[in-house]
Amino acid sequence: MSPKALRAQEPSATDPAFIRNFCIIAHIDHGKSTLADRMLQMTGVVSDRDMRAQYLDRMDIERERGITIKSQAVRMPWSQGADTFALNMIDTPGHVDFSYEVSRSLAACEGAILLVDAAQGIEAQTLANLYLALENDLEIIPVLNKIDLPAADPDKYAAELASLIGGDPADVLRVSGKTGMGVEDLLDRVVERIPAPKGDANAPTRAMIFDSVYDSYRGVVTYVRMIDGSLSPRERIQMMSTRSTHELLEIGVSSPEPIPSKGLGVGEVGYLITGVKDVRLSKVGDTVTTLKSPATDALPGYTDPKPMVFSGLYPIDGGDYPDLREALDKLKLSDASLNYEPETSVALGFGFRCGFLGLLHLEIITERLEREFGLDLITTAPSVIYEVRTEDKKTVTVTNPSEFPTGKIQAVSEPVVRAAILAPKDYVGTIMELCQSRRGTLLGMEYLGEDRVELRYSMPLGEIVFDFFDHLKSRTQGYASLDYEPMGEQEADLVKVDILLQGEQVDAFSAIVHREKAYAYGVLMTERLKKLIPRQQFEVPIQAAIGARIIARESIRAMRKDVLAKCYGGDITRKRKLLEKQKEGKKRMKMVGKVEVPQEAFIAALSGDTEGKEKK
Ligand SMILES: Nc1nc2c(ncn2[C@@H]2O[C@H](COP(=O)(O)OP(=O)(O)OP(=O)(O)O)[C@@H](O)[C@H]2O)c(=O)[nH]1
Repeated sequence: MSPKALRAQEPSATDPAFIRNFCIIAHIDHGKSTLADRMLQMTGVVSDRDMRAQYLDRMDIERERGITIKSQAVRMPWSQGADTFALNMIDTPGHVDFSYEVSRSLAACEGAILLVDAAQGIEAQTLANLYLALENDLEIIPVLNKIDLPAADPDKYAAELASLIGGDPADVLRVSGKTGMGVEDLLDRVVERIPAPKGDANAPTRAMIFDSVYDSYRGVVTYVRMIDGSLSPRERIQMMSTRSTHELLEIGVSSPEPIPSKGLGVGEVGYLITGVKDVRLSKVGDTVTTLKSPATDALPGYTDPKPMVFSGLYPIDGGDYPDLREALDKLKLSDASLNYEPETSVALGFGFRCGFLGLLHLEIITERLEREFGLDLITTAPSVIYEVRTEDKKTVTVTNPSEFPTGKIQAVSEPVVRAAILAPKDYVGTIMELCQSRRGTLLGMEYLGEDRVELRYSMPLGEIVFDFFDHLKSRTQGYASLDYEPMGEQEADLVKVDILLQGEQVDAFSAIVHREKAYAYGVLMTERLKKLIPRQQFEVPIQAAIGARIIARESIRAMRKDVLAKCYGGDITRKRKLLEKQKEGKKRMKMVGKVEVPQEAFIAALSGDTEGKEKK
């Protein structure tokens, strides 16, 4: 433990002059969580014995995948001379899907550590997060991490960082979250550079909710940043947007385990427990005030995160449907950004249409459902939100291809994003080719330093959600990084392609695609299904169609012999075994009209890649 930390004690009352609120912003994997771990250790809030990697990442999935999903706040004491400061660090996720969590955390801080891997340099999310921090008027401390790596090139990247934010490359701190080198200097710099919070201690209380987490023992734990006034235990509080009132059962600070306190004053970051069981009653972005002297104006809130990607979730075993509903209800308690409503599919039975912030969010939710709730699921191809205007002047919002109107269509609009891709300059050609094949329009291109290029594209979100990131990574040997933000809608020539088995539409395979790609999608799906569906007693045509027009066709030839034909003679046990085996197989069959389709065929057909290359 550092000698400085030994001197450190809990700050007495909480004079805002001795508080520093900051966050660490970085591209994914640049070492934010590791640096946070070192800070916890060096300030003595976590003893060496209790230390475990990525202390703040509490979810199993977070730890296994090494990513941070939910932001966490932690208070650390740090001494300078005779003064002890309370440093409130708010950990933020680095992935694009969770950028709304980043903006929430930023609004609770006065400064940010901009952390860049000294062997990688600036990446797409470094820029995206830096812009968010600058929009919030935060003081930026530029830092290069992982300087212990042999491949680190701190001189080069210090110059890159300094030219990005202005300033002297010599001012860029160099640290290693792994060895702890430079971390004490960094904590000193946080105290020196980041402004103390400002607020009015005598004004009516206003605290901003920046996170709300469901805890199965304590109910909802709400994280707040105090702006004006104060809060104390047993006080009655009011949530300004819903006007709902609650009693404060406990308030305190996380250090990083919860420590109850007698009060929270101006500039402090802490938690509240009121006994409510639903995070929706403690809405992120809402303002907390007291009933005794309520504030009149709420603090500016955050915009609610909107789901961008939709997918159907179906239990493989239809009997698990009630369990799936219960599991989603439980997840919703801790993840207000998850949306779902029941839907049925001819092919897949009963399930839910779910809205997610992005593909990673989708993956995490399905993985949690499978792991924490033991469910086996099929997810349908992800879709975005389309607005379809019909000739009779109606507008239909479509999140599922099956909702696509059948009559005459006047126009279809789709969401568009501004995508920023950063990569070494040698890959520019292959990236441009990929973006063009995904209907991207180049908005601009800029060199950052000698060999890194930032390409900016406007691109339909629907083209990104499929497998764009996988392709980008494989074309650039993993060197490219991607960030995107919504930039509105555009009209496009989009059509719904249906897949029919013996004339019956299989809803799970319908897709909304650009007219130019409709034929390729039709051919791909019909060929794939031909391989996956076993022969039946009769010939089965597989067709792809736009409305009534067939655009691709394959057929599965009829089975010639029956299964028992080879069991001629009297061996009854063999015959029975064969029939039983067949019966067993039938259980996992779904009927589409008269055609028996094995469950696995649906899963395999849905998990393939749109460009014809199967996923590993
Ligand atoms: N050599 C070296 N490796 C480091 C250092 N800091 C982090 N790493 C490694 O880099 C990887 C990513 O580190 P994390 O701390 O999980 O990265 P992160 O930025 O928190 O990632 P997200 O939470 O997903 O945004 C891990 O394998 C760490 O062990 C460092 O200073 N030196």
